[in-house]
Amino acid sequence: MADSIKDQEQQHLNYVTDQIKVAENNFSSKVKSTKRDIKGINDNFGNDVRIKTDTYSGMMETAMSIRQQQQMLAERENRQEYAAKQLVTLTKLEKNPYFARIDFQENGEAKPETIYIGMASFTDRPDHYLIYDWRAPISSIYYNGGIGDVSYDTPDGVQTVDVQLKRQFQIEDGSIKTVFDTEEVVGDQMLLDALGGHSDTKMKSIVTTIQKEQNKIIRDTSSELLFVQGAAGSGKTAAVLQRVAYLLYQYSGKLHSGQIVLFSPNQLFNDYINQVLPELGEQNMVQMTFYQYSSHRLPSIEVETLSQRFDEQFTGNARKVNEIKGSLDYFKAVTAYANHLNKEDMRFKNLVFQGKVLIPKEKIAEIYYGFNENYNLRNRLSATKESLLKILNRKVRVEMKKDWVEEAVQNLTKEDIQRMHADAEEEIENADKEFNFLARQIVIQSFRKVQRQINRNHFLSMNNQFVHMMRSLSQIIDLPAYGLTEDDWKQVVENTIDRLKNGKLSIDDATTYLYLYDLMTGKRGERDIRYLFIDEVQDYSAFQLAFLKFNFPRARFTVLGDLNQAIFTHENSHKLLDELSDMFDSEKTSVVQLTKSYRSTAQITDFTKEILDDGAAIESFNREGEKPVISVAANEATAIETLKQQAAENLEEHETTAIIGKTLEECEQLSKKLKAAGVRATFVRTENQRLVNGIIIVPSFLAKGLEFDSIIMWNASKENYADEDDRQLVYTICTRAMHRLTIISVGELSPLFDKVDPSLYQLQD
Ligand SMILES: Nc1ncnc2c1ncn2[C@@H]1O[C@H](COP(=O)(O)OP(=O)(O)OP(=O)(O)O)[C@@H](O)[C@H]1O
Repeated sequence: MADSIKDQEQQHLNYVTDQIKVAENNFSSKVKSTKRDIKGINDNFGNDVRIKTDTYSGMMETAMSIRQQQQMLAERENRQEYAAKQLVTLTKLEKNPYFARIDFQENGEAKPETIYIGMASFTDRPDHYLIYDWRAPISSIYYNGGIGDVSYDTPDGVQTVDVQLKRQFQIEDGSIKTVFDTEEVVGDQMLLDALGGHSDTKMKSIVTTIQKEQNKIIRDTSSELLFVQGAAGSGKTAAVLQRVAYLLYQYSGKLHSGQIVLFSPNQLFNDYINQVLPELGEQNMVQMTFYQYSSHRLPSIEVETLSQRFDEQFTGNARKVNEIKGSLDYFKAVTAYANHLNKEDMRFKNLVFQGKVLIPKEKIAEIYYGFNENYNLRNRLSATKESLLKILNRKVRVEMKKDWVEEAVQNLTKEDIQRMHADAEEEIENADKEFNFLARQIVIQSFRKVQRQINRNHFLSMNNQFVHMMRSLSQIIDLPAYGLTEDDWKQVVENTIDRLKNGKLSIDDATTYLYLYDLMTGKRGERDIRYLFIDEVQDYSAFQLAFLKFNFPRARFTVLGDLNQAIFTHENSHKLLDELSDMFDSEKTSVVQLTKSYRSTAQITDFTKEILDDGAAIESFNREGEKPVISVAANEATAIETLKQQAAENLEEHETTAIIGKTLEECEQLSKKLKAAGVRATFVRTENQRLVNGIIIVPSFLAKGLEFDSIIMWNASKENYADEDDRQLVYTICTRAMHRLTIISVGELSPLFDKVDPSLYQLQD
């Protein structure tokens, strides 16, 4: 790039930076002056508000003047908050105002226009943009094409412009480091620079290098269901985080981050991505795992954890049962079962008071089914609750006459009595009335627990209902279609009962349990949530997705998945796309495919794609590195020695190395052995830990969605990964590597690598 261009651009940059500084000074004085105002209003509160309470009009006047002061205060506080926020944005912009310039000509316009694109918009006077936010409609030109005709969406429809110049900048602390013009969509050089760096314990934003296909995902506002199918490392997560920032910008004032929920694979991953939105100047959305969502709603039941779920081996019938429980058929069967409860079979519990039955379950059933057939489950339940509360009220009078109440009245202290009067504001008239009053208060207080039980639906016998449902489902579901008999199903029910008796449920059963409960109680779902994102959707069953759809009825869904990385649901995941499309209007469903893998070097991607049966469509990004190494050791001691050497080498060259073992137990053992061998490594045993630099040991199911400079796959032996079922797991492990991949096997290597062309890796004995 000619120096003169760099100089010219530096001059322009200086001009913009100066304007930013002017704006910063402005906002900074605004923050100071509003702060002073607020202090002034607070200090003078006593003087400005005249307290008059002797007359009605005096009181009104006082109230009015207090209100005026409060309004003034609120208005100043808003102003201060706005100015402070602007100041934060400007401080960020000052260091790095923009990353691209586009010169383009609109149809029919005589002269080309020049715009600069950065992390936020900046105007030096109304409507005079020195910088456009990367999310503004016009900025799409940058992401959608190179030189020549480029189309982009505007609120008035698709526009096409003629792009004449596309220039990219790398700016550090207000000075231009590099400038280059490109004819491509986003110059490969820029992408190479972005991807060549070291991994970090926190994911970064990709705003300057968003790819065209990713831009489609980010800016989609029309789909009810946006399904992103992408290879490992193709930027699904990255794109979706920029999408959240885009939506918050696009619907600013109408949508806030609390109305967006992201379901992620584990807590470690949540921690990994939680800086991206703040870096983009936005607040994080609500993040949780499906396990957290279901277990927090079932506090008295122990829901199977990620690790337990992973360790469970499903073979034979267990696999078929799993398939049924995760299916849409099962979801529909539970819905049908719940519907029939409107007529019969609802299970109730006695309402008990002081160890004795207060309202028997038969009576509750009579009330519940006493309402006419036009009632649905929701209003049937709420009418029943109303009746039960009335009955409880009537029982107060009867209970008051009991001996225990008389005794309790006599034992009341003076303070108790005073408190009761204070609460009820009742005058003492005579002794009889006083006794009745106190007795009534005592009974009402003791009935509070029952009242709470009624309000919280504790008279529903949830566990019994769940078991009854499971038994009945054999009538609704076509068991032979899943290769199961009635007797098999009976066994399934017995196993579930055993678990439930110990206060435990598998994640599938817990989901069913919650769904049944929601139907029985007529839950309407979280209607405030507008966008729901599900990452690693291949690990969800169709049942779970239908359940989420039911629970978030007004949310638009963006689901991200790689069917090749299904580590929990295995072959069922391929049916998922069909089942998903069953749940949404096909007119409002979009599917975007991302095939290029950005995370790994070309050598790693070319290797990992061959592990898959159908990985041919995956494209590597042109970033060079070493070939992966497979090391087959004769025994464990030699393998540990190799691991030790490799870890030391990695540590010297890269920031992070993750040693990935298959199970938690295996990692635990390895961690001890490495410690004994003098290797310093952090064992990440639970998802609640933090990622750290250096060497970590992590079980495969926790490595989902993460990436590291180097990966050492520990013990890729035939014994450890014997099964075809493990193919996707092996792929997931190996694709976590950005720059270097080492595979170590104790004894014979897993046959899952047989398909890989030997020229794509280096073999060490
Ligand atoms: N357009 C881009 N510009 C720069 N970096 C990118 C781009 N797209 C993806 N990346 C980087 O590639 C890496 C992989 O991205 P990401 O984790 O989003 O992929 P993914 O599809 O979710 O992967 P996986 O399914 O394996 O978890 C990240 O480091 C991300 O920052």
